[in-house]
Amino acid sequence: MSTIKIGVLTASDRASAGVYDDLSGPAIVETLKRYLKSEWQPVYRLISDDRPTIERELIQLIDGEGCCLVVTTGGTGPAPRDVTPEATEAVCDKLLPGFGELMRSVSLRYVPTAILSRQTAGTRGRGLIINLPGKPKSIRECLEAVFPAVPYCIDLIGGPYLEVDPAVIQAFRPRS
Ligand SMILES: Nc1ncnc2c1ncn2[C@@H]1O[C@H](COP(=O)(O)OP(=O)(O)OP(=O)(O)O)[C@@H](O)[C@H]1O
Ligand SMILES: Nc1nc2c(c(=O)[nH]1)N[C@H]1C(S)=C(S)[C@@H](COP(=O)(O)O)O[C@H]1N2
Repeated sequence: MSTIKIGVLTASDRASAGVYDDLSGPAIVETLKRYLKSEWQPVYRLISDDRPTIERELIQLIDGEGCCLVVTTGGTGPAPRDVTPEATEAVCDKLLPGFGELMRSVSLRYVPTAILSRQTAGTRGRGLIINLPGKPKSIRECLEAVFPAVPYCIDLIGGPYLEVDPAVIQAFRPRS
């Protein structure tokens, strides 16, 4: 069986220029390592907040690398250079607005500025794309909320069976 691949894409002008280290991409990898019992391999990309580049990388991660899941971080806010949701929507066949709704709602427990994130999710073929905000601490806050629905979503789109560690996070599969 082929290895399960998960894309981790950081969109940040400053992190990609080396002004600061990207802490959010590695935080996604670490969080997923804790959640998943299935063998998997991260495919990491660090790019600037440039819409054509984000779209190209999302397409490459799913169509080229065969990632069943791509988690992005950064570029979800209202600033002029924040375009990750637009790039996500442009490459997806179907949008899943419930992901953004839930993450914003849960994030409000942590910061009143949670409503500034336009983060969304959607599917492209057999891949699921989920946007997270740029702040390193938001990674865990957001993934914890939506991850229980992720394995079943990937089942439904014909991706690999993701097994989670039930001591860390519960996956909900209504039909199993
Ligand atoms: N990938 C990241 N790694 C580490 N820290 C980050 C990252 N993204 C954001 N931050 C931190 O959160 C703060 C606010 O995030 P902001 O949304 O302005 O970042 P950004 O959009 O990635 O930055 P840029 O404007 O350079 O693209 C940043 O000043 C930085 O301290
Ligand atoms: N869980 C969580 N969500 C959060 C935050 C956070 O710290 N934790 N920061 C908010 C802030 S301050 C902004 S501006 C938006 C967008 O961030 P981004 O442009 O880095 O994606 O996410 C929001 N969502």
